[in-house]
Amino acid sequence: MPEHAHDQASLPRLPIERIEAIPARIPTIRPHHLAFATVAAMDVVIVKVTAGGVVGFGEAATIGGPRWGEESPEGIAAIVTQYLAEPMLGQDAAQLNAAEARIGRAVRGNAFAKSALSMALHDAVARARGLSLAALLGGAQAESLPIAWTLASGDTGRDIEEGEAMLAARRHRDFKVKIGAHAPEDDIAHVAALARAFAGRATLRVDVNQAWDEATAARALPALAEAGVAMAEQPVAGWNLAAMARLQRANPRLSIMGDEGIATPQDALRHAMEGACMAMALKPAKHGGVAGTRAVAAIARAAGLGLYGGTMLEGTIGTLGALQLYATLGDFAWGTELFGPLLLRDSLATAAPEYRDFAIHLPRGPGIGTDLDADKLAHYRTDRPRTLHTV
Ligand SMILES: O=C(O)C[C@H]1C=CC(=O)O1
Ligand SMILES: [Mn+2]
Repeated sequence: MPEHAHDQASLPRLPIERIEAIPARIPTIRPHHLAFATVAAMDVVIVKVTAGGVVGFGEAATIGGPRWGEESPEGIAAIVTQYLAEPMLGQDAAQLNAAEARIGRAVRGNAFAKSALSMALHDAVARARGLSLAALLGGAQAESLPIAWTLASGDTGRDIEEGEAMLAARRHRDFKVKIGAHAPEDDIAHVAALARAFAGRATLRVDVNQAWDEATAARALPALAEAGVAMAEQPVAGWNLAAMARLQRANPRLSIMGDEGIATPQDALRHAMEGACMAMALKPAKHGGVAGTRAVAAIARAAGLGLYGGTMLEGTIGTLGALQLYATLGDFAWGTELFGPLLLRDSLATAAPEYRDFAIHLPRGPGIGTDLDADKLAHYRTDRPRTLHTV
């Protein structure tokens, strides 16, 4: 037997003993206005995997329930406990490739649920081996990644104040503006006012979250480019690759980014082959976990497209899981937007991500780099009455 095979074989198995999924709701620091919904709280599902006596954590977040995507917190928790747990119990978590393949076969679709379980398995294995998740995946290529903020207060003046505060704190200098809920002229005026306010000090991008049809996008995108917007995320429906391709060809000064339309590696391949975008937003939740995210990133790179480290506005657990994975992937032409924990009023984790000098910094320590705060989870969980403490 070759020596490396012997070394691998000598590491203890990590049989999966327990899988839990706990839904929780955490209020945001302000209402977050998107084209399709305004959210004042984030609904997340925390997945806990016990393997070889070690517990790992993953998280799935939904924006307004099944509105951004098709999955709801209730559905995610049910898929994990009713359909994914049974085939995974007793399996060796350390065989991560086999585990992800088994998760993939057990249930069709349901990428958010699969991703939370994938992250929890990776976290458990990394902890058991005494490695960070990035180290388990072959090592980080960066110790920090640039971090954008989303301006979505619903008011131009408040967005400018918020952006000024972020610049003064040296937290963010890339702003993504959520548009698509109002008349395009009003959205363009809003973005132009922000562009004037931050000229030369911050970059501006927009996210339309599929709200426009092609005719609206064809009129609006040149005006946005004129105002100084460098990137426009999902201006039309995710299925409308032909429109994406025509819009991208007509607006070469703008990078059109695919988001909702790019979940599977096949989606990514089609976007690349049809010239439907110049940039792709990664989100482990869309891609069903670690393997899917790596596959989509590889296709983007092979096609020469810019990568963006996206978020579903997860709390600290999901955010650090994504950060550990993104850090292994190399260059992100558009940076990341892993700011979820900053939008939430409280955290289910014992550690907080480090945001400093316009970047999010990779934590030290095993696994994703934080533990779950059991008391906070008990307080915010939505699947049973809160425990009332008296002093
Ligand atoms: O990109 C999305 O569509 C979802 C999300 C990411 C940042 C944000 O504010 O919303
Ligand atoms: Mn988006």
